[in-house]
Amino acid sequence: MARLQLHDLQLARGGQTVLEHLDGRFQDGAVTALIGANGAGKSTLIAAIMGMLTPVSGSVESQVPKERRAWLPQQLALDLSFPMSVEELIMSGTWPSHGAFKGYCGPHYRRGREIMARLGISHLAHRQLGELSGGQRQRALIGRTLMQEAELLLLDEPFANVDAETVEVLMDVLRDMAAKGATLIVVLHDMEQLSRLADDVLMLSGGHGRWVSPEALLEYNAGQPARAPRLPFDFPEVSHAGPA
Ligand SMILES: Nc1ncnc2c1ncn2[C@@H]1O[C@H](COP(=O)(O)OP(=O)(O)OP(=O)(O)O)[C@@H](O)[C@H]1O
Repeated sequence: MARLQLHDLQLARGGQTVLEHLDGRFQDGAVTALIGANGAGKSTLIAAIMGMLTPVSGSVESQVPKERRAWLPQQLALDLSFPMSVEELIMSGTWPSHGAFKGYCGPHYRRGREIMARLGISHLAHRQLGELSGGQRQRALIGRTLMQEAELLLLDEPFANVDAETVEVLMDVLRDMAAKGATLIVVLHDMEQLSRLADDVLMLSGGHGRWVSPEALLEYNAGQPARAPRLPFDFPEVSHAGPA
């Protein structure tokens, strides 16, 4: 059984219904791309999955404990001006399960160093977050979720405003997290990135959701600019990601 499922979910913002009759299961150990036009409801669905927005009706059923859920908002939504170094940010990934005031032990520091090495940011360990480039920040933020040992990771346009080399590093890390069993949901607009990352696609449009195959979507968009995909809502729905 999938650890994350949606049951006839209805979500509203400011008293207006944004999404309704949303069903489906997110496969464990897979990356689901969440796609849709501006205002389609992607952030609204993420907020509901993270437990920050109460459904009008229906439910989000999650077997993932709160301390293993992580959410990475769009970079522009983040205020990283507070005084904290890259290493401190990464170590704070232990807080949800270990507590914020218990300090860290040797294995924590070792793991933190391994994660920074994996992400190519060891040399930035003592740099303040406010002094990082977009790509460096994103590496550090993903590093925090690795430290947290996130089993459910939601990312809102993780490759926006990051350099090409960082995209490669992050793709690799995210695919590896999925291979180890984590459930990943990634808001994406770029079909080239989707083709490399996504196992499933949940497309939001007109207040509804539809599970479609990445292959069908990519085939339909062959020859289109990667960042301006056409998202027809009459694609045949795939069954494996449909309601359990
Ligand atoms: N706090 C709010 N109060 C009222 N309406 C809201 C609020 N937040 C979002 N909305 C509305 O809900 C709808 C869905 O917004 P949401 O942010 O989920 O879309 P999105 O798909 O994430 O868009 P984008 O791609 O632009 O980030 C939009 O019509 C938006 O204007």
